[in-house]
Amino acid sequence: MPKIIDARVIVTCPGRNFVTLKIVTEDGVHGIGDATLNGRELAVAAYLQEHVIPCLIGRDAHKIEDIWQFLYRGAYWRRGPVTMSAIAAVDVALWDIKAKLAGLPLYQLLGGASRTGVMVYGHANGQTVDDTVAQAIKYKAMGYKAIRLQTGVPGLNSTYGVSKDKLFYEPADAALPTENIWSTSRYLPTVPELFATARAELGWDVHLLHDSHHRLTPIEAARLGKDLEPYRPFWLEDVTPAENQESFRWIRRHTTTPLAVGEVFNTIWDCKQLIEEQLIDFIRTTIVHGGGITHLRRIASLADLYNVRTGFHGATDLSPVCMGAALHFDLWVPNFGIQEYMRHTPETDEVFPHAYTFSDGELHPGEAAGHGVEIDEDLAAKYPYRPAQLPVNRLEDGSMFNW
Ligand SMILES: O=C(O)[C@@H](O)[C@@H](O)[C@H](O)[C@H](O)CO
Ligand SMILES: [Mg+2]
Repeated sequence: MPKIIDARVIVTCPGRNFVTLKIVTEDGVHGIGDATLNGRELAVAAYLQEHVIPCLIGRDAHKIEDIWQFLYRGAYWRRGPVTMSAIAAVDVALWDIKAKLAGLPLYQLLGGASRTGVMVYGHANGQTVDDTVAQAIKYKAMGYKAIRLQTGVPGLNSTYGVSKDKLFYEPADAALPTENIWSTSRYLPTVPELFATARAELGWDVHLLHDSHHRLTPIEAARLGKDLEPYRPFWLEDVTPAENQESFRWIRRHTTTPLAVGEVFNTIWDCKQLIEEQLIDFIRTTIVHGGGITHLRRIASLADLYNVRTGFHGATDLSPVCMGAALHFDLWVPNFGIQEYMRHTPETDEVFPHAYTFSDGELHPGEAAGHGVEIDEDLAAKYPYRPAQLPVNRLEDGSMFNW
């Protein structure tokens, strides 16, 4: 049996912070898992270092399910992003080891390829509608079949998803939270104008997406969904905070615009009602924050019963290790929808060499044994952790709001 003899947490900051767990077996095979939780990285690193790694030493690395159940049930304080990101890192590292020992790319162990490639969406953003659409034209020229559109809001200094850097987007921009101002009434009219212009310039042979980033009430979301129907969005994401899953009934009653939710979820319990009542069309919970491959398979299987497809989160603050594992999952999962793909910076890609490749609007995980992503520990050590937190939002009257 491949006995676990060592495990260590690697924190590195090649432009942004990443937390990686490396597990080593006695026959020298290792596996790695992403444990990055943007703005709370050290909480997960400590959880792994202090409470998980001591429990792993001496265990059989092949016993992925048993270890998952041990870490989930054994925590007593179940669920939550820190616990589930730590469990995810162990889970992905063990799947990596199992696939390496079998000499197979991870997707083969999950059930083989269900498609030839993984359709991804890129991120066009700009200060104005015209700037954003000009970026979208560039993404279409790069071969993207799906493009997310995020534009500045007149009268607001900042908004979600709009950055000076057009290819890389990093919202955790300061050691303490930057305080931004938000106004839904200023924001709401901009999105239909953005989609009308985009459809006029880009045509209908490209999927268009938008992320409202938890900022609307259900009835505001219903109105935006209706306003966008003529432009046939692929999805409207995170329209309203989803702790109250039944609030999506109000949105569903008013609009046929497809809804995507779940990047802040971390177990099946966060989305069970949304899926079973078919209140959403895409589930975004991803490998690093959703308990790893073992738990995501359960979420995807439940979703498949209710016509809900996967649409994994894939922002820059999820490491290439998460992207690699997600792509193997995406290649296999029968109810695949789409994969978010915010490119990482060149220094990040150097720290995390990987087998996945982009062509013609799709990513492919590659045929390397395991999930195909490694970490260069010597290079990682050159980028020490740098405190960084996500912004907060206040309304124009000063009251706290959702970022
Ligand atoms: O859809 C998305 O990618 C966003 O919601 C993310 O950029 C999100 O804001 C970040 O991952 C938060 O760290
Ligand atoms: Mg989002």
